[in-house]
Amino acid sequence: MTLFEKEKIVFIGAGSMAESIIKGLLKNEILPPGQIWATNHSDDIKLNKLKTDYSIEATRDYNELFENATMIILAVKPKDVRESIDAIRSYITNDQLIISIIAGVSIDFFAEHLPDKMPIIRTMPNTSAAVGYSATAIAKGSYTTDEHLIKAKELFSAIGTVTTVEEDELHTVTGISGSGPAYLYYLAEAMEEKAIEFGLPQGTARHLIIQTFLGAAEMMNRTEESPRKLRQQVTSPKGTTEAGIQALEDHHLKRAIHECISAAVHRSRELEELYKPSTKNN
Ligand SMILES: NC(=O)C1=CN([C@@H]2O[C@H](COP(=O)(O)OP(=O)(O)OC[C@H]3O[C@@H](n4cnc5c(N)ncnc54)[C@H](OP(=O)(O)O)[C@@H]3O)[C@@H](O)[C@H]2O)C=CC1
Ligand SMILES: O=C(O)[C@@H]1CCC=N1
Repeated sequence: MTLFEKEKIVFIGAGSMAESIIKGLLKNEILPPGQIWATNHSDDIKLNKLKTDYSIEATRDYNELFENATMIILAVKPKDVRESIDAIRSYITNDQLIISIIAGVSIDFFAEHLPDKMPIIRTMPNTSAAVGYSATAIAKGSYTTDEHLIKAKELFSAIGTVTTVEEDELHTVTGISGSGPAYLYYLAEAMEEKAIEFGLPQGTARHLIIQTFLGAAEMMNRTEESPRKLRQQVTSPKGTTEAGIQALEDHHLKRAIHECISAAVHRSRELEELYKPSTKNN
């Protein structure tokens, strides 16, 4: 018997993250498509496409959706969290497990709006879930048992790595690995633009950049060396890398990156403030 044999998983929100997770669960045969259900707000085309593409169940009939549901994955945008929680509240019981992937919104917020003693787990995956490379962090709430945690870890292992953190650390996690893919795409975008300006065909530039990112990530993965040390190994005295890094220093790139991460972490904390328990007027 597998860990998920008796589970019925319901996704509230059927957007890009829900789809990435569903894809991972099916690819790794964590559970069969018939045990995965999804709903969204109004996009019929998207809901039907999910149903057709993955053979999962999809409906906006909440009686059907929540019948015998055991795990509920909250995957709406923060701005839609109140409306979605209001809509599902009467279908939720505390023998189910709630897993949120929503940035910023605290376990206390969900606890206030859901039945007493509700087991709640908060997570922060990233879009690399779509290819099985998410760096997911998870934090548990007051009524989460070891069994809940094991199930959540198994579930998110289907889409990449899983790291357990304290809930407050999820703000930093969001600024690093939740938003992180976008920073790297931004870097890739800038590198590709310049390569093309210097005359490389777009396909060649793209391949070289991808392989460079993969190689650098694999080096960090396989060696114990710090990123600084690895950088120094590339940098020959009076060579090309030194010239390039000097330009980055002249333009204060490290400061910009620090500010980028601070801004993302700060925004996550702002979201927590916006969706604080017992604040009804925001
Ligand atoms: N994208 C990312 O990189 C990451 C996102 N996250 C978090 O994941 C969450 C989802 O993000 P993402 O998948 O990108 O968002 P999307 O906009 O792609 O999807 C949001 C989904 O929520 C649905 N929805 C909105 N309101 C309701 C409602 N009241 N009831 C049911 N469903 C509703 C939407 O339906 P409809 O289309 O019909 O409006 C849509 O299917 C966010 O909270 C985000 O913070 C976490 C990690 C990474
Ligand atoms: O930008 C966002 O708010 C979400 C959370 C982390 C990545 N995307």
